[in-house]
Amino acid sequence: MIGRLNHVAIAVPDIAAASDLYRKTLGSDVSAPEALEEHGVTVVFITLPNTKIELLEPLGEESPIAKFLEKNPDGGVHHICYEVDDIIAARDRLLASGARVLGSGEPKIGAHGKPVLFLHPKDFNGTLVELEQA
Ligand SMILES: CC[C@H](C(=O)O)C(=O)SCCNC(=O)CCNC(=O)[C@H](O)C(C)(C)COP(=O)(O)OP(=O)(O)OC[C@H]1O[C@@H](n2cnc3c(N)ncnc32)[C@H](O)[C@@H]1OP(=O)(O)O
Ligand SMILES: [Co+2]
Repeated sequence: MIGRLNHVAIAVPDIAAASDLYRKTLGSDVSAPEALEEHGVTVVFITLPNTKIELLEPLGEESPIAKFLEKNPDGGVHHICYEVDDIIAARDRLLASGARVLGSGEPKIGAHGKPVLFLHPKDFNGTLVELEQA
């Protein structure tokens, strides 16, 4: 069911400083920040030869990553995103297996303009999993 690794996301307290680190210290191309109000985050993407790194900064009072950053003030790996061919079929198979799909269970449009879903970290070895429609 899961396919390519679409991205690895890192939550950061200061996305400008983290972007500079990746741009200057690690010599990578970093996209311009994009505020995703619906998701409560500001994101930038670092495109690598085989996947992407997503840097996330909390946006607004209700950001879903605020608590994560309280626990990890320097930041940390927040989630991994796998691609799936059919996100509805994947969701239904996961629900049937007893896995928890976060939110309403209906996919939202993510940072790449594709439908995404999130699976509870406690069901996947302490790792927040995002699925993105390929
Ligand atoms: C979609 C746009 C963009 C894209 O790629 O296109 C993005 O990826 S946006 C990313 C930001 N959005 C989300 O993360 C949405 C899904 N996340 C959530 O709904 C919450 O973050 C949730 C429910 C995973 C955790 O929320 P919160 O921290 O407020 O809840 P708890 O403190 O109750 O956590 C429960 C339990 O899970 C552990 N936890 C929390 N976050 C993570 C994490 N990122 N990785 C691993 N484990 C995590 C937390 O420590 C709690 O464990 P416990 O042992 O009970 O303390
Ligand atoms: Co993501």
